[in-house]
Amino acid sequence: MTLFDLSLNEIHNRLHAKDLAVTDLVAQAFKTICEQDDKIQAYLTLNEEGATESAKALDEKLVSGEARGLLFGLPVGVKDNIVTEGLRTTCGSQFLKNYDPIYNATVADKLRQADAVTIGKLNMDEFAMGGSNENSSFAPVRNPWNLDYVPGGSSGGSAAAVAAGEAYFTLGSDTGGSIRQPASYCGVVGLKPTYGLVSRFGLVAFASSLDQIGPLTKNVEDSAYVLQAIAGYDAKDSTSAKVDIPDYVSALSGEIKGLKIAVPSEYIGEGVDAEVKQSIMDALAVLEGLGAEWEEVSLPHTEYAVATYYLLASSEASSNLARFDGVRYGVRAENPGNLLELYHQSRSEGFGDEVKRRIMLGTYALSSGYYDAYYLKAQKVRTLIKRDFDNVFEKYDVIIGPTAPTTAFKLGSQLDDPLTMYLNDILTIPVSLAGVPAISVPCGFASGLPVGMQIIGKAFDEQTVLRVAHAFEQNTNHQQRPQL
Ligand SMILES: NC(=O)C[C@H](N)C(=O)O
Repeated sequence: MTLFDLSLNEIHNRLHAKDLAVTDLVAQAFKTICEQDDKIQAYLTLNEEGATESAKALDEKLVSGEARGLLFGLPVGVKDNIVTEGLRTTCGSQFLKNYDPIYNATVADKLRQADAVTIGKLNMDEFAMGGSNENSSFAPVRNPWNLDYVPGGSSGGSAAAVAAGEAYFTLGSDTGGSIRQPASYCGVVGLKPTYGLVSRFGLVAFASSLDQIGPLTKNVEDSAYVLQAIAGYDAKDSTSAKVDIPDYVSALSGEIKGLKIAVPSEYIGEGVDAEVKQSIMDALAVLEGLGAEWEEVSLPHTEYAVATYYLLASSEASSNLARFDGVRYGVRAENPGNLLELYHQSRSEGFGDEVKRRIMLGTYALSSGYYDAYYLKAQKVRTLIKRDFDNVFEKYDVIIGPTAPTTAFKLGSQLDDPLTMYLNDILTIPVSLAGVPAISVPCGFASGLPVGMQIIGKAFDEQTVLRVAHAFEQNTNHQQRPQL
């Protein structure tokens, strides 16, 4: 039992009663990191000095009785593609191994305004490209449930840190499943908000029409609190939505009577592990017991989602990553003969294999002669996939299925097979293409590894998604922590 096993309200009550100090919480985080992180490798950079200073300032605030932010005193780890002023931000890439940003991402500012304490930056697949964290150019993250297994990716460090008690909560980013899939593999809660709900100003862009920032937490209530703190319009992000932000925490009523759930046959059919499917069926029975109704439906274009995603996301990546040329950011090649050689050598040395693979795929899909056949076609298929969701949401409140077809796999087992790796995201990618919100909540174990249930909602209806996830969590006991 550590301080991080307490709920947010328990922590706040104890802080208020002066029974606990923010410095204790921060010390707890660094103690656990120091004891365990050489095994897990979730952190790339620690902010021990800065966090201790912030903790002291917050403790003074506690004494003076000043107003406290929503996430007061909570130690947070931030995925390393979210820029943090003066705190190294590498994107898991050698290219940015010496990049110290001169500004904060909007979410980093929002965390500070909410009085959370940033304790460090979290390991990830290079530029968020990967589903196992083995594409980090620093070190692979390991799954706290079994160190021989991957934690998922690309926010593997963010998920593993929460599971291992190395942060109270973390932020990740999700382009095609990067919050939900690692949350599922590590047995924590991961929320991908609706596209446009959370500002992406200061998130290093991978695929701009898909990227979203969201929380990874131990439970659904914390997820609602963090979303409350980070959601909202931001003039600095042109894709930021001007919508009213509801009260996510008070949406957690426990009441789901009459809720209409759709279960896509494609999400429980061929390719889905039998034990994973069984966990989802058991979870549906729990929801039914709470008064919800479920029916099988079809999302007929699911089979095209992975191909569509890899054309669109890679095309966007090839354009977004053009800025890494050895001149403006990061590492510069030594002794190039001329400017072209400088670009060529810096990019050859700076990027890892997966990033290069995507840049080549994207550049090819955008090149003249192939643009219509690949990029434009993929855009059209994306619309069809989105329409699948629109149709189902005319009749149903949420869509439920597994987050991933299997539990975590062994380190190294899929490294030589990018296509198999890509297919791990087959159930999260369609949701990203449709731009709608989804959460992964722990719903059981298969061969000793956590299984995640994905609850998908209508655009900007995070309240319902959180309400269903919370009702499920309150009536089950899957929220467990690994023994390390
Ligand atoms: N970035 C993501 O959301 C994960 C996905 N596996 C990808 O490699 O693109």
